[in-house]
Amino acid sequence: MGNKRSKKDRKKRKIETKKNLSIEKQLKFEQNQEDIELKMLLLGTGDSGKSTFVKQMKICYSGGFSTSEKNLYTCVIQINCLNYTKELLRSMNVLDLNLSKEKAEDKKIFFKLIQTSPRKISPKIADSIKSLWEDPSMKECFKHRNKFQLPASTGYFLDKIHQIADKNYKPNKTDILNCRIPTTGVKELSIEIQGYTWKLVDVGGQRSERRKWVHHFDDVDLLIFVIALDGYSQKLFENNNINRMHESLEVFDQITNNDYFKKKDLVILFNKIDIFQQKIAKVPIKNTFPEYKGQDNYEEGKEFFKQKFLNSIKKSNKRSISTYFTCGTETNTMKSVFENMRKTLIQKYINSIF
Ligand SMILES: Nc1nc2c(ncn2[C@@H]2O[C@H](COP(=O)(O)OP(=O)(O)OP(=O)(O)O)[C@@H](O)[C@H]2O)c(=O)[nH]1
Ligand SMILES: [Mg+2]
Repeated sequence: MGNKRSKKDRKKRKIETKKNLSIEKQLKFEQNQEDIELKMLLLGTGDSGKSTFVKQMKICYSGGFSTSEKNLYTCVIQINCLNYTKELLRSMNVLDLNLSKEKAEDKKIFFKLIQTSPRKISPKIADSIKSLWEDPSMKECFKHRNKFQLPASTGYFLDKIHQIADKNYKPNKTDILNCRIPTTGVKELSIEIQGYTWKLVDVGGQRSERRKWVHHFDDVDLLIFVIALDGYSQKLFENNNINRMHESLEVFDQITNNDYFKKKDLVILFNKIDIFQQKIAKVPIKNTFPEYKGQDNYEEGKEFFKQKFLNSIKKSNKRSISTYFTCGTETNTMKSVFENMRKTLIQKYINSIF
């Protein structure tokens, strides 16, 4: 009987101690919670989708875009549309595609008008762009955009050229997410969620920008490497002889096996799945990766690239690696990816202080 009671007491005492310990832990945690800043560094080659990820976080957690930011995007979208039209016309020459007689006249009008308005789309410029964009040869040229530096969003913007030219035009969320501004230097976004500050550090991914990366390597809590899956059939913007996916693999190898990062947690975003899905049936992976033995379908293709990247990581049991297949312009997807990363990092942080 006595033995039974002492067993019961011991059990009770054990529960009490556990309770006290967890209260202590909670207090310690709450004391530490002030000023917790966790740094996420986004790396990846140019045009992979790093800044788009940051834009999404701004939309989800930081009130979206200010009027002055929207005004900046309006200017950039207009300049981009002028450049896309010029690039399409230039590429048509390369492909030996000809405009109809009537459209050839619009081409002359377009080039004449942009002499006096090189950065802004007047209604007349919009008329000429619309007419050119309706030409079947120009559409045919757009189908071959992989051979040139024409982003997939070219069609999205040229389809709404009159809206963009309107003096009251304000870009909406989709316009901003699709608008391309190559990053130079570093851009940071700090967002506060439930007592934590998340510092997202976004750098430029083009070759000339990469030498600046090293300045941001300190105190990184999470490395996010972004890869554009559609890059397997594209050439670098900076050098038209180099395949984008080959470049991405090389940069990934250098970064993930670098002394700064070989023990850091890593998230890999295989981005632009929407474009990859459309492309895979038309452009065989074998063209640029002769070792590929799978079918040209989305599932096999994406796994091939995932393994290729994962295989280049030198093993380290200190690091956790997560992978996601993403469409950077889809807000809900990117929010849930971020939420997963956020929860994992918080858990790791809590474990590290107890
Ligand atoms: N269709 C599609 N477009 C995307 C996706 N992710 C990003 N983009 C577009 O790709 C272009 C490049 O994205 P950015 O976020 O500017 O690329 P980045 O990695 O920051 O490029 P740098 O600043 O040059 O290093 C933009 O026009 C985006 O709208 C995606 O998943 N699908
Ligand atoms: Mg960028």
